[in-house]
Amino acid sequence: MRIVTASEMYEVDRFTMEEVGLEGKMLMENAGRAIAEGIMKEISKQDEILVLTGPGNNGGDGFVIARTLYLKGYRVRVYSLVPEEKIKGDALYHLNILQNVGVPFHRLQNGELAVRLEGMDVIIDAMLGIGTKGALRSPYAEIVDKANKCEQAMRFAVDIPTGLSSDEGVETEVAFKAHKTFTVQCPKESAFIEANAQYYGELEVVDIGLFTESLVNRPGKKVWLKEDVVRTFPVRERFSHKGSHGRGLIIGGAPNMPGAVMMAARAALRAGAGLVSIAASHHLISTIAPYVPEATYTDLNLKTLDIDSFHAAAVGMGLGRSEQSASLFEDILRLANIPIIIDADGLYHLKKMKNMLKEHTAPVVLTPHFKEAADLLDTTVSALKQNPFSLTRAFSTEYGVYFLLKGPYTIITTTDGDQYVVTTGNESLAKGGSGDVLSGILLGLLLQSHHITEALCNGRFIHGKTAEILTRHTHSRYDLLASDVIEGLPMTLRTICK
Ligand SMILES: NC(=O)C1=CN([C@@H]2O[C@H](COP(=O)(O)OP(=O)(O)OC[C@H]3O[C@@H](n4cnc5c(N)ncnc54)[C@H](OP(=O)(O)O)[C@@H]3O)[C@@H](O)[C@H]2O)[C@H](O)CC1
Ligand SMILES: [K+]
Repeated sequence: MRIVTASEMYEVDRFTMEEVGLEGKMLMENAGRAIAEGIMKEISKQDEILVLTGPGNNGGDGFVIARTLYLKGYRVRVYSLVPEEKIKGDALYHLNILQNVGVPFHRLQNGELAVRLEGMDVIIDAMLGIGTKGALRSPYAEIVDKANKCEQAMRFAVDIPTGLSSDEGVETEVAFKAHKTFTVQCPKESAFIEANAQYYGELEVVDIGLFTESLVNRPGKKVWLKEDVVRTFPVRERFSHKGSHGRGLIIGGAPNMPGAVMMAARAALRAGAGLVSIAASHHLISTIAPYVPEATYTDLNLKTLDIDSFHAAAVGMGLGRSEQSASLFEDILRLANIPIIIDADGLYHLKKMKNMLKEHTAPVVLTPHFKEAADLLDTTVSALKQNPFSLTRAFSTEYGVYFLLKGPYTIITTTDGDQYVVTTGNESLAKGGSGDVLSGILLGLLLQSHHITEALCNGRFIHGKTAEILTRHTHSRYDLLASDVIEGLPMTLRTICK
């Protein structure tokens, strides 16, 4: 499912109308109908419903929603925040129909709305959509603020909550706080920015028949969905053997951090890796081995370890931050000609030697959380949270790496600048060890997949999905351990990737 900026959405709109020939009025009818259908599932006929409308096509969608609800017997009225003379084109066409049908229609008068808002059970925000520029002007800011204070009301937003930008990088002062947003055709970039989650509420995408083909040749942003996992998950052939599913190497395991490599190895095997080897400090091997008896072990000594005899490696989990581990990491990066995942302490060391990435020819996957990523990109966490798409894309294309920016909305960027968002999971994953398990799963899938992007998206998807399944059935969002996710992988794999 494509994610768009406002300008991309306008391009899709133009293409559908001018080149395909679907009229704007009809698209507005489709949008309003689809959103009204969605809203009707959440409300009752006793509810007092208010639709707030603005000057543009977002308001036009609101007119169609109001008419649809009215004709189905709902108690609905429309408040326009602008005089009728300001309403033009397709929105005016639908305003006329609204008035011909007899839906109660009011133009905002000073003070009136304050009274009206108070008794409302449902408030529908069709004030501003993707045409919003800058901070809200009066009276939008005041009305939005009042609507947000109506604690008893269910609040729905049309396309985007009024006050938000469609694109990343824009700070929000005041915006409509929706319980649920029905977005037209494609989710907008801003829906995946952490600070906006409180405004969007739940997000539902409604199909209105737009043609997204006009965007095909641009670097894309997409949401990676269950259907993508089902379509691309590696198939295990009947006559395959352990070597067919890849030999993976996990390098790490400083003496005080045995858990990280253990979990990563176990997760890689649970995700389907054929063979996993752990290269760790020899003091550690006897401690770890009983916990992952399926793995093989080797002393972490680059004179004897042949990295390229493996199909892929993960490095950094529990590697340590000493001078000695920095030089070890540098040697690994110089020597490895296989795909390599760099996490945790590996990312810490990489900061000082990131130019090596430009010379490195084999694929490199970086898996930082926001703090690690901000350090690597020489920016702040807050700047990265505002602009995660553009900043990570710039880094990926400049350094030629795959970048998996870990978070509730994980953004995976390819070396070509294509981006995928994976939204599975919940707050139970915010715990030590989660990253190690994810790295292990990613390694397991990298070993089995033809495409790195698919391995990363699928790996991150099943990691989050497993947490969702476990916290629905056997665990709470407090107690779930990173290692529970490893042991929960079978449930996900049995249901999603049969
Ligand atoms: N293909 C589609 O995506 C379809 C989308 N639909 C819906 O249409 C909107 C986009 O409609 P558009 O008319 O382009 O834009 P808006 O409805 O967002 O309104 C823009 C006007 O709002 C005023 N404005 C802009 N910024 C501010 C601000 N900060 N404060 C106050 N007012 C603002 C401005 O008007 P002025 O006259 O005041 O200058 C803008 O002109 C999309 O989101 C969908 O909901 C179609 O219905 C179907 C196809
Ligand atoms: K809106």
